Amino acid sequence: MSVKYKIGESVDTILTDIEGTTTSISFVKDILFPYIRSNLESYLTKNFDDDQCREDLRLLINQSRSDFLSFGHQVPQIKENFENKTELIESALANIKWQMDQDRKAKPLKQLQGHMWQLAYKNGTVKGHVYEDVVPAFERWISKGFKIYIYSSGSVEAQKLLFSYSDKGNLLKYFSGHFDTNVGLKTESQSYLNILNSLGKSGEKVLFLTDLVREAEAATQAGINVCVLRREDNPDKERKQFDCVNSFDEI
Ligand SMILES: CSCCC(=O)C(=O)COP(=O)(O)O
Ligand SMILES: [Mg+2]
Repeated sequence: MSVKYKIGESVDTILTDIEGTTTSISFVKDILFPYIRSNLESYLTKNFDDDQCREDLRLLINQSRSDFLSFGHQVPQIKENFENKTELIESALANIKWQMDQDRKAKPLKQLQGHMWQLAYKNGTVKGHVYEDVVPAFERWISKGFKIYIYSSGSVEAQKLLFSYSDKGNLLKYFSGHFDTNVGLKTESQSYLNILNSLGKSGEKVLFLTDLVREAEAATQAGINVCVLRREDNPDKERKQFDCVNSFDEI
């Protein structure tokens, strides 16, 4: 195994993205997201009266209102009348599909997706994809005393499901913690400052692994070390000034 990226001596913490980094983009695009589209209507219809589903719908309604103010009439509005189940669900379907078409990373969408995937993982319909080089790297980094954290746009609940029910077994034991868009979007440097604050660390202690240059730029602005993954199906070919590797084997 050739090690190409040498982790700086001050680093004691690895912060890793999921989609395009530990996990193939195609797993998310071709398995996880289609599962939501195929099962959305039946899920909302079946769980409409449950507290969790109601809460998810309320968050989506609020989001659709604020999206309307930002993006105007292109945003399908959700009809907020819980007495009219059919109309509410139909309008929610249109809104959720619109958000997914844009690959929105908004919290209400991510929360609903997390709740739906829970069923799919638990009944064995879906197993989280994790690249072959990931677990050996986790073992290597832990044996050197590093702590490993996840930062993904997928909700913390969805992250835990993916790694608990992964094709490499239950990997949750490797993580010291999880961050999602509750700390902010991954393309904003403030989100990384919020993570540093929550870890009680300065940026030079942390190495962020991601596939996306816009995330790498935001983390760099927060003073965090960055290494960009060049997995085979990653679309972000313009990697600019960043250190790059093809897999975790090189770190
Ligand atoms: C927790 S995996 C679900 C994937 C997902 O919803 C997503 O938005 C992936 O984004 P990432 O930040 O991991 O690239
Ligand atoms: Mg990613």
